[in-house]
Amino acid sequence: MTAHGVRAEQDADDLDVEEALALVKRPDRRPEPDPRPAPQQSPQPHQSRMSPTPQEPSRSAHDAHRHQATPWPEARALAERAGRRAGARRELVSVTLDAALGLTLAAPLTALTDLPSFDSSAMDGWAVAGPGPWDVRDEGLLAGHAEPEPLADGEAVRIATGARVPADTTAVLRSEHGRTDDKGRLYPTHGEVGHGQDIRPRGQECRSGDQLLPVGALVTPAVLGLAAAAGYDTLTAVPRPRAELLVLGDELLTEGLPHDGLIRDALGPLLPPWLRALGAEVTSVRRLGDDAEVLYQAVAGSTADLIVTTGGTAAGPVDHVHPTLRRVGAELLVNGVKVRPGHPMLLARTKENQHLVGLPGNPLAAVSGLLTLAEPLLRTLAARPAVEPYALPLTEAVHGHPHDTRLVPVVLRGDRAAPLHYNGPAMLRGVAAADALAVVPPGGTRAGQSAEILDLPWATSGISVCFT
Ligand SMILES: Nc1nc2c(c(=O)[nH]1)N[C@H]1C(S)=C(S)[C@@H](COP(=O)(O)OP(=O)(O)OC[C@H]3O[C@@H](n4cnc5c(N)ncnc54)[C@H](O)[C@@H]3O)O[C@H]1N2
Ligand code: MOO
Repeated sequence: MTAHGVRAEQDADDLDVEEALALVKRPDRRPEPDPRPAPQQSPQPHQSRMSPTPQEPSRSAHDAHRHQATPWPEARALAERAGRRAGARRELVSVTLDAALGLTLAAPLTALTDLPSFDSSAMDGWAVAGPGPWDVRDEGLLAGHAEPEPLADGEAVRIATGARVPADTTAVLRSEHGRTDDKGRLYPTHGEVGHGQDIRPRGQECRSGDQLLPVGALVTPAVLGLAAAAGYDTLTAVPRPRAELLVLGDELLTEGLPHDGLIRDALGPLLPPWLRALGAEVTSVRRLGDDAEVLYQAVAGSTADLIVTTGGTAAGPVDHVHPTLRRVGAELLVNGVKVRPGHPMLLARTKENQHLVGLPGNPLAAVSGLLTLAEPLLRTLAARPAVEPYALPLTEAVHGHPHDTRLVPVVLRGDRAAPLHYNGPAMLRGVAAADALAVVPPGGTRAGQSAEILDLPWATSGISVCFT
């Protein structure tokens, strides 16, 4: 928890630009953004083993924090690198098909059989041998039955799609392309049938041993179908990183209306499904209040691959995340990011193969931290491929922060992105209506100018297919 009033004289650049901009309904009335290119910021040394001695928050601590803050693109790269490093040491798992959706293949998908595994009919009709007319057998052939008797030349048998064709079949005649007379003789009605027509030959799609998909392929519903068809019951995959969510703050209610200075916890409902959409298995969600000892016990005792905390990242009297990291001897990889909202976000290595992402308590700031630090970390831990970056022109100008990148909720309209209002750090109204976040560099983006777009996981495909 933090006291905003204290901030007034601290740093003019840090004044609530976000809060103010979020409420501006008509950005075109404001002065044009500075069109100068973003200043290139040289990388700072970010990694530091934290001192086990807690330090009192102070003005100079705040200044030092600003100084250490990592540029936004670099913060993402650091999180990606941390995930790749830890990911290389993770144990692979063998999972049943029904548990494999959304995982990444850790072994190539190699066909365990020919596909199709026998010559089969592609149509309902008759299997025929030689040129017509044909004598039709009494018994027909259905899918799923054992190998039928071979056909003699001039013989036909009724056959269903998917049934094995008898040996010596030369073609399948579709039911709409033939007719039988009253003596049971079959005649083609659309000319002679070509040799091999409407027979699916064994091995047409693949031979046993063919590689169907490489290591690293994402297990989609189609991959599950292919794996089953190719004879698999289990897949060797990279397991989902296990994430534990620790929600901090004594002021949080889990039901009912806000009252007496208490507010509803917005991040408890928001983060677990979003973490799942980013590839994590959420093993627990715990509300810990503002108790330093409880937080220490939770962090020190966690066996998750990723601990996500919300709130308590700043330097207020009950902001316990930094002191806790010092106490567990964590290595701070990112200590603040030059991004608005969300600049107090942090990434630490708490154990050899465990990381902690500290999300700021302001809800949109937490979303910013999720996409800046948790997304690249989880993606690389899960060995998922990065999405190709893309940019779209903005329908209107977006003011930039003087030094930091801004992440602004947008809706996608054709080939343009329209910035949404209500994008202040404490607001979710903008992002709840958004398809994506636009990356606005320091100095801002003019109307018509392109900005990098970060899609929200459900924007293109719907929440039901983000593997939640
Ligand atoms: N002296 C300074 N104070 C603050 C600074 C700063 O630079 N110097 N930065 C501000 C910014 S920006 C942010 S963001 C916050 C980050 O603070 P914390 O991570 O310590 O978060 P809290 O203080 O615990 O909470 C901030 C705000 O968010 C509300 N909150 C917290 N958790 C939830 C939740 N689960 N659901 C909904 N809302 C939540 C909380 O009540 C506060 O209003 O620090 C600023 N201060
Ligand atoms: O401006 Mo804070 O980082 O609320 O996000």
